[in-house]
Amino acid sequence: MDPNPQEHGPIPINWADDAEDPGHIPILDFSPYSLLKGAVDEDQLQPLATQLVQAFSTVGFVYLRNHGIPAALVSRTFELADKFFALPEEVKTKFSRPADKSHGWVCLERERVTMERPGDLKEAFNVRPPHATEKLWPNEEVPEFQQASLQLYDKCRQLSLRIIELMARGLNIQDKAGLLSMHSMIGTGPNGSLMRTLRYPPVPEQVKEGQIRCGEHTDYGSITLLFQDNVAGLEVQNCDGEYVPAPPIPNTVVVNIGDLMQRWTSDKLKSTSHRVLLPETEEGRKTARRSIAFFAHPNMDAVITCLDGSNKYPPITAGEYLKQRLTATYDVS
Ligand SMILES: O=C(O)CCC(=O)C(=O)O
Ligand SMILES: [Fe+2]
Repeated sequence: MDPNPQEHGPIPINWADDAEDPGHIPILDFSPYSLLKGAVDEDQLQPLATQLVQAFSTVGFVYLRNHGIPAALVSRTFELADKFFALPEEVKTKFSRPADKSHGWVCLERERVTMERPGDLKEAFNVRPPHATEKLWPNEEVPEFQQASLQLYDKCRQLSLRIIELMARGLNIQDKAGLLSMHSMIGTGPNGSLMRTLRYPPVPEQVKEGQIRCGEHTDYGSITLLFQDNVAGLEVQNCDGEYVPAPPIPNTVVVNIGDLMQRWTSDKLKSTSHRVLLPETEEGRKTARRSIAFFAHPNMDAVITCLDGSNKYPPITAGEYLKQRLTATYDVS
């Protein structure tokens, strides 16, 4: 984390077009709009907005540094999630996600995000504050998990709103306030935004044919924020259709566009397919991988109408869209 974001000059764009980052995913310096920044210099926002839109309309992914979410909060949440995932299966089951809610534990292989593959080799703890009852938090087993998760959820909410606002600026959308107000209920009301701590355990001896850590998919909502630990595996489809690594870069957050935002922007911004493969080396297969994903969604009743007035897609409410997507691909069983 940069303790002194104000000291940055013009924002350099790093298209990282080299062997170290063959994904061509740009790394942007978010310090002009960092959550740590009190007074915002409007003049510095426009170049950042332009760079964001440039990245989102090509590869659909960026890394942001100097975003202002404290690294200590992210690592604390990872640690507490580790403690939760290390609990015996029968204890974790008490906190299983109920069928009618999004909050709670999701066991290994329970989900598949693509029909072409068996269940993903991952488990998750979903955080969706309006769906969380006290019974669905492991407060005796892992005290502080709730508090850290909710704090991180709220930081992710704040950062997502800043990113969405900059996107609207970069796209020259007239009604920026309208777009933001359609995300006003994140974490508090009828809004599908969800944070997930994800754990990909060491790879078992026997894996099913085609089984990987997370199958090829696009995200559903507006934007996704992703914190990776130091274990590689995420791959993103580039403009040529090839999957290329999006390796962990310390103190950055990965941000990508979701399907609803692509639809909203009449395909100007790209919701790019991505996946998490199994490690190739013997050593790698013994190592667990962790990530934290925050899926920012519009309010359920927000009507998603093409922002450019093109009517390329018929209007749909975010709630209806989410329902269609979840029933199509969510559960294995
Ligand atoms: O764990 C990761 O790196 C990616 C997870 C992901 O893409 C998702 O949960 O939608
Ligand atoms: Fe994803």
